[in-house]
Amino acid sequence: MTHEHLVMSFECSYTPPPPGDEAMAENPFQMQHMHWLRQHPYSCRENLFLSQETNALRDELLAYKKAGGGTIVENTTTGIDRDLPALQQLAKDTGVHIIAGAGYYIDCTHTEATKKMSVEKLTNSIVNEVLHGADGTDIRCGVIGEIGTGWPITESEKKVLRSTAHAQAQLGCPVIIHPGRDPAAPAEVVRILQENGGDISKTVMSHLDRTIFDEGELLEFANMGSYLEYDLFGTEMLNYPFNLKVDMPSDSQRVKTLAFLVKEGYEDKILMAHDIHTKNRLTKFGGHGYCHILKNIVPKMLTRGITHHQVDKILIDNPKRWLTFK
Ligand SMILES: CC(=O)NCCS(=O)(=O)O
Repeated sequence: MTHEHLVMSFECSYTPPPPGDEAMAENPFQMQHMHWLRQHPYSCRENLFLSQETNALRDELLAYKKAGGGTIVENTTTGIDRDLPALQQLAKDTGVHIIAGAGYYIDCTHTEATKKMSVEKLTNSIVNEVLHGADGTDIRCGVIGEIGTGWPITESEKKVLRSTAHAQAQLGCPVIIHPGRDPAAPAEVVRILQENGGDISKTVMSHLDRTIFDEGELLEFANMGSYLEYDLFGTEMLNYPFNLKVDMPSDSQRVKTLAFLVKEGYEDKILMAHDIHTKNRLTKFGGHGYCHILKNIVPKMLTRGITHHQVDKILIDNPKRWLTFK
């Protein structure tokens, strides 16, 4: 799984509940509220603290391993409470390989100090997180990202993107991007990375499920050469609070898009994940957990014209190639 979170907080994305539902936000984790939480995951503060669930995560990872999972790329970067010692402990306890992410999340999580840093300083900090260790530890990150960008991309985010490209040019390492919620956002990010020496063939564009809907636009973007990640499997909601114009697809629609991309020749570029970032998606709280793709989505893919060989490419070969330093 190339895009998950195990220990993070998503407080930066709190969204007040819809009118009339204010009280619901205070009393979240009861059976009768599970549907409400799926529809409004960001409207209950407690739901945003995955960082409080380390014990549950140990069980989640053991279940993931039992279902055939070997590795998770943990995309938590500076700004959403990365906790590398906790990740190291989870990896030791469960035997699941956890690859940590270097760099910075979206603008609203950049501190004043981060905003003042030069591109050179930001580059050095990212390179240091990969080569020597991050957050005052000797635990080294294995990818850069998820690098957060919004729409339009802010000046501070552009600086981080330039630094990401410079760091990637030095290290030959994998990069993963969180794009803004506009169909034009992924291509704009790729352009900035390219102009600054980034290697697009080793870059993942995340969250395409909520970003590009038109098939022609998707193929145009795919032609730019990045990995194409569908990473919100398990997320089904009517009103996507971060962009009400977006109709969040169902898992069936996601599988249909993957089958389309395979038919168009992009089987070597597709990646998949759940991007679990709220508590309600853990099995402890009635959610789908980290095994959903392996247990439920893969069998569905096989019934929709994607072969076993192509599934292996998407879940094993493509992640392996992306994660290998050049
Ligand atoms: C943690 C994170 O950034 N998740 C992405 C959620 S989104 O709704 O696809 O932007």
